[in-house]
Amino acid sequence: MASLVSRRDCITRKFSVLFCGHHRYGFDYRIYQLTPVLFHYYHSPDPRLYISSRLLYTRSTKSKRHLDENVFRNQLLLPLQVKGYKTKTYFKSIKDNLSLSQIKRWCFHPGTSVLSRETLGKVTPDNKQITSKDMINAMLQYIWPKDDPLVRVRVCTAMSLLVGAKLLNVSVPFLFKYAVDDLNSYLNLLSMGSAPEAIATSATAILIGYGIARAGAAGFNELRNAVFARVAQHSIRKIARNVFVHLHNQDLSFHLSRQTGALSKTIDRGSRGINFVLSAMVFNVVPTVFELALVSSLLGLKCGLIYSFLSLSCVGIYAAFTLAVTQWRTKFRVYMNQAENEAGNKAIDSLINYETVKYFNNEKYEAERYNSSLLKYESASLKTSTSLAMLNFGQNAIFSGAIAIAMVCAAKEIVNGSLTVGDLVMINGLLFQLSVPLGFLGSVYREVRQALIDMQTMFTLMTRESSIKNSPNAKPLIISRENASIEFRNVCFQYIKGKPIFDNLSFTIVPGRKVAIVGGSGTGKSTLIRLLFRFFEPNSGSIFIAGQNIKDVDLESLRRSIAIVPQDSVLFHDTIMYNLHYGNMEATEDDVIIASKMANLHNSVMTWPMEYQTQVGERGLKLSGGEKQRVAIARAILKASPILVFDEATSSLDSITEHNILDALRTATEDRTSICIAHRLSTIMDATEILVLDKGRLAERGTHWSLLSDPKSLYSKMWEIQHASGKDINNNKKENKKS
Ligand SMILES: N[C@@H](CCC(=O)N[C@@H](CS)C(=O)NCC(=O)O)C(=O)O
Repeated sequence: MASLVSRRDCITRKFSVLFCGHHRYGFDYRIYQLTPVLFHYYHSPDPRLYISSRLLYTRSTKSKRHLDENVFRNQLLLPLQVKGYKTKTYFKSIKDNLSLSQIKRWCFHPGTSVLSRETLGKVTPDNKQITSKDMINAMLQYIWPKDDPLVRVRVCTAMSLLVGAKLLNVSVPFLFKYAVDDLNSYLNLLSMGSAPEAIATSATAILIGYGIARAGAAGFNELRNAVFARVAQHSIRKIARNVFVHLHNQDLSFHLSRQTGALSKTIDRGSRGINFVLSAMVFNVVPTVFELALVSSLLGLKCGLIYSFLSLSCVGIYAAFTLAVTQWRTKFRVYMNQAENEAGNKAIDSLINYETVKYFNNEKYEAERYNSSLLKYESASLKTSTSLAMLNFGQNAIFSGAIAIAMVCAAKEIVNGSLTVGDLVMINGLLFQLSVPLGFLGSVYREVRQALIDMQTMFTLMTRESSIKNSPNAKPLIISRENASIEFRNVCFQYIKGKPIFDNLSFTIVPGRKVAIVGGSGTGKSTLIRLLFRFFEPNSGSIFIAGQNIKDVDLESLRRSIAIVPQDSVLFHDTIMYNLHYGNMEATEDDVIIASKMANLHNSVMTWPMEYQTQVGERGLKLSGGEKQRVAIARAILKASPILVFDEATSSLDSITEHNILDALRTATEDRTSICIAHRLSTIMDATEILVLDKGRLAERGTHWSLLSDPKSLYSKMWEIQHASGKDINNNKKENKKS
């Protein structure tokens, strides 16, 4: 699901947003002109949150009840499901041709947050959609794992404890009934003159039993929580781990089109959603349904069918009322959260811009702006509280009404002699107890719905198949330094249709040779490496390593056979030792230090406060570009793969360091097949062969001197330019990276 709208688009173009969905009177559309700010968030798997808050920046330009097809002509729709509402949201930009039926179909294609133009074309009813059933099945696999009997035993124990707790809970009003009946008959007998002491003793014993049953029910409940917590946490860990592994197995294009933060939010929210749904089911919904079944059957058996009917219909009306009111009032909570975010953002923005505010004497204006958000928050918060009060009162009134009716019926039957006072107390107790867990039905409903949406996003992500994966009969790459040849055979490749990067590119690198690849920006030097690592697949043609087509070999073994010093070395937020060790986790610390010395890094590290235990900061921020590059070189040395790739490995180094490192590289590349992508031609003069790329093809090849001997060659021109200006051919590094 690669996104078509680039980040640049996001900040330079205006988009329209189309809201559509079922409304009470049919299908409704609203079109808003959206400021590009929204699109900063657009890669988020759960953009609904942002829409709601960012819509504050939108301006409604049109509101139509009937869809005017022309409005959508040449538009790209990016469908989004609106959180907490029946409606779904669709973004569009000006590109595709859409028919009304297509739009309608996408409108009802839930679960996908962002669709590219390509995928939009493929959205058909056959597309795999994650339904609630799929999610429940997936969850069941985790809480009832076939290969883990211990987890299954825990689930059974938790269920038995649940049943035990509910039986004890229901026995409490029964015991109370017997105690009341005993005491009643004791008083009756006493009023007649003689009351046997045994009755009073029995009532006392029953009341002690009452206390024990209450405590027992609570104890069983807590025990069930403790037993089940392990199952829930175990499942959450396994799911989060699986999603993480799945994300790592996705192809590069997926990761390039996604915000990493949004992905981690997906895991976080999805696994928290699972926790919530599991807890709600095990601790609230299932026990309450079980209790309802128990209470209504017991009431029917003991007191008459009217009481089971009353309890069932009371809970039915209660549930319907709660769900309807909760659905209605959820929007106030959404507004409240939006206003809170908005107020928070404004406050932060204003305080960050403290100096600017003072320069322009805009304190009052800032206070007003902040106050306007606070006012919105105040109003939404009031609505939330008043609607909560209404919900609570309504729920209470329904149960109180049902209890009162039940007791009036019981009173009549007491008068008739068919029920006892104890029965009345029991009916009251049973119904009252039932109302306690139902007191959170609305919140549980709202949270479960949200959790299901979060889980859907996560499980949808789980169904995405990587376009790069092992072929069914993939074999490990058989490679040694002696046979580590590389061959590109008629390779054609393009990222965007009509913009070829390679057009029938063919070349062979003999084992043990150091080959340099040069060319202007956009000639695909870095793409070549991506193809070699199989991050992308050629559109046609093949790549062979050690005579084996990389498409047919195991990906892991392929990537293990190549060590790379990338253009941008990103480090982990850990110590320098950890970062160096990352090149080969099996290497010893001594090996790491040797590699660090070879990469000319050791002396710098020894001057740092904690030497090899010094933290490098987030993404290696505390290190200079040159130091990061040396870390990458040391890692590559440590990996000791038969093939070495240097993607402008010395680009961030000053000339003295570069000189030192070139020596190290020479040692590292000795007898190894190595590819050096270079923009400073002086660094690759010693290469056994230099390949010059131009217009997607291999334009020239030869040694430094043979290429220079032809003054008309591209290489000669590049050399001249560099040496005339003293600069690199690709002095615009940024441009180069884009290639
Ligand atoms: N009785 C109501 C409210 C239950 C309640 O108090 N929920 C807690 C959360 S567990 C709350 O803070 N609710 C605030 C709200 O719903 O606005 C229901 O069934 O939802």
